[in-house]
Amino acid sequence: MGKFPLREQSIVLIGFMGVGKTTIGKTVAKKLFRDFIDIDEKIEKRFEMPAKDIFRLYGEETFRKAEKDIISEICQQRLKVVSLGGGAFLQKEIQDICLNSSIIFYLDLSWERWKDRIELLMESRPVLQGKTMKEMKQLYEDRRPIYEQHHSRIDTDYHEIEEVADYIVESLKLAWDIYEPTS
Ligand SMILES: Nc1ncnc2c1ncn2[C@@H]1O[C@H](COP(=O)(O)OP(=O)(O)O)[C@@H](O)[C@H]1O
Ligand SMILES: O=C(O)C1=C[C@@H](OP(=O)(O)O)[C@@H](O)[C@H](O)C1
Ligand SMILES: [Mg+2]
Repeated sequence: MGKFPLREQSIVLIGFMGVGKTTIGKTVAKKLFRDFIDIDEKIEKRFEMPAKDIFRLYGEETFRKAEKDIISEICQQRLKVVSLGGGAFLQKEIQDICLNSSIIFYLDLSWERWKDRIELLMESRPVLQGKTMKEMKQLYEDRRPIYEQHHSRIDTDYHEIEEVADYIVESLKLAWDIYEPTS
């Protein structure tokens, strides 16, 4: 896959479920006047049902296969802002595709702050359903290493959506000016 110039490379947001990838991605896209793509939304459209029904009716493996196919397709495009699902980076192939084509921001959130969001997530996140708090903490810990492959990590604790989005846009502009000055 040939790389686009830095200014044209898509922005990919990764991180544990509920950290704000979808919400912040949408805001970043608006600020950069780019198209926003949420991979979960694409998968749900393809199956015409929410993720939890895809998991229930077809199983996680089918969901993961669709996730890989869609990400492979999207990562060939430039000038997008893309939010992945929190489990996408479990697949090494997805990590490689994204790292080789796009600028990856890892949105991090401490376990203490993440706990405050559980209520918002329980209903729609199939991998959390039926889990005890201890099991969710284990999942949070187990998943942390998969996000280590990134270009920039952002600690989102105590930062509002707008603030995180502004930080991403500002750091991108700095990187563009350093590595690809226009004059
Ligand atoms: N920085 C933040 N501060 C407070 N609430 C947030 C923040 N980021 C996201 N949220 C809220 O957390 C929930 C999950 O956000 P979402 O964007 O769906 O996360 P993800 O896509 O990473 O799973 C939403 O209700 C969203 O409004
Ligand atoms: O972490 C995961 O395994 C998942 C995270 C979800 O996306 P968000 O990270 O946007 O919640 C969604 O892809 C699916 O429910 C599985
Ligand atoms: Mg999301």
